[in-house]
Amino acid sequence: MLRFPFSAVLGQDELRLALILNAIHPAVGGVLVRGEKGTAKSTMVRALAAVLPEVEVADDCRFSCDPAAPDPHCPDGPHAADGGVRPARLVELPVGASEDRLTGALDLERALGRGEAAFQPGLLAAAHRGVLYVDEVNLLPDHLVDVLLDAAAMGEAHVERDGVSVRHAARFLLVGTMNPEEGELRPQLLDRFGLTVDVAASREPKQRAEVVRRRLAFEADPNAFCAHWAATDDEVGARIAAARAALGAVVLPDAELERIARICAAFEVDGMRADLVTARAAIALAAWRGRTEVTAEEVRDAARLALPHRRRRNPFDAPGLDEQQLDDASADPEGEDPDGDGPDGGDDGPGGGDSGPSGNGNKGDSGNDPHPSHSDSPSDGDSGPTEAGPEAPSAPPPTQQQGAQQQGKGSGEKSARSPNCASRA
Ligand SMILES: Nc1ncnc2c1ncn2[C@@H]1O[C@H](COP(=O)(O)OP(=O)(O)OP(=O)(O)O)[C@@H](O)[C@H]1O
Repeated sequence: MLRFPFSAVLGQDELRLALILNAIHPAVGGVLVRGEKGTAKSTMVRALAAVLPEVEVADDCRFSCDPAAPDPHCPDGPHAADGGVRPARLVELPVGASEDRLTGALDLERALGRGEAAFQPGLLAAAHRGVLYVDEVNLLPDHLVDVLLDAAAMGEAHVERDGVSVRHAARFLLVGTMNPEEGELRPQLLDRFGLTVDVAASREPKQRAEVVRRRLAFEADPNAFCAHWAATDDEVGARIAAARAALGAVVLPDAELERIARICAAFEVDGMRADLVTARAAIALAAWRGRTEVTAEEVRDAARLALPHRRRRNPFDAPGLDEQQLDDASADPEGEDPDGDGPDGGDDGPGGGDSGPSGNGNKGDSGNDPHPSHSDSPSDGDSGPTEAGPEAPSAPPPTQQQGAQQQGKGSGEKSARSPNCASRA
């Protein structure tokens, strides 16, 4: 089945960026996408898995262990040190799924046939190192949402029942979509999604027409359409892989950490999750932009995604964050050194100064940036991805008519990688 390419979704830049940040740094904690119907929520999520870098997996491991770092608790282990490569998976959790389906359960066939207490992996295992997508997450029974969010937070699943005791790695990019008109998520569950994005269809006629043009072109000749966007999608995938590799070297200076704290305090968030998520998202964003150090720009952009569902709000408040309040909260405090050296100037005391790596481990080397900055150029409104993806291909995507014309040479043809043209993993 051919999939609409990730980069061909027009606009929706916040959603694209939120997905990419999680793909780079799964500890950001997933994305909750809220919005009206028919706004490419599921199109974008389904397309995402195809741009993710492929994963190396141990042979015969039903739990997708990485042969380089196998899960020590893997029920299928121990594994040989080598294995094969496969695309990252997209696993969809249907609203009507049972808990057994989600977590896995006793393998009845083997239990009855051979008297063995074997474990049949569930969707959490299938999603390990891929994407777990829950459409209409607000309609999922609360106990399933709890299990899901626990596994997402811990990066592993724990099943104790029917005489089976199993623990296995379950690190996945969790994406939930919902239409708030059909019911809200409990606030405590809302808080456990790392980022939220509100999506809406453009009211701009030219943009709407372009959405239709692209969709019709895709339907007329999926092969040609996917081939046209393949290089752009490949570029996104390569940039995600580079950002993942660079992540450990990104420094979060104290001045920026304190900016995060000021912003979260100003928006009166509950607890500390907002600060943590903003910090992780800002680090991932710096890596995405090819920076080795988080700047105020990343903090602001990360806060815009991490705070909307955590701020104190009145029922009639508009979605998103108040930009003026964000400006005020993220401004450098008067009389303070914006570099964050602070009045103590302490670079070496515990918790003081900005010389120590904050939050992300290693100290970066800003003089030796292996990933030069990528353009953050704003969208021209109709060319698709902006900073959350490379520019759209220079030639326009095939229209329905062009697609039909290309059918002869394009049918059956696969792009170099043409991720979305591949069958579903
Ligand atoms: N910005 C866009 N760019 C490209 N296609 C779009 C865009 N917005 C909507 N579409 C098209 O609209 C159709 C509906 O999109 P999709 O099914 O992803 O919506 P959704 O938000 O998941 O809706 P629902 O909430 O009803 O499931 C798809 O054919 C999709 O290609």
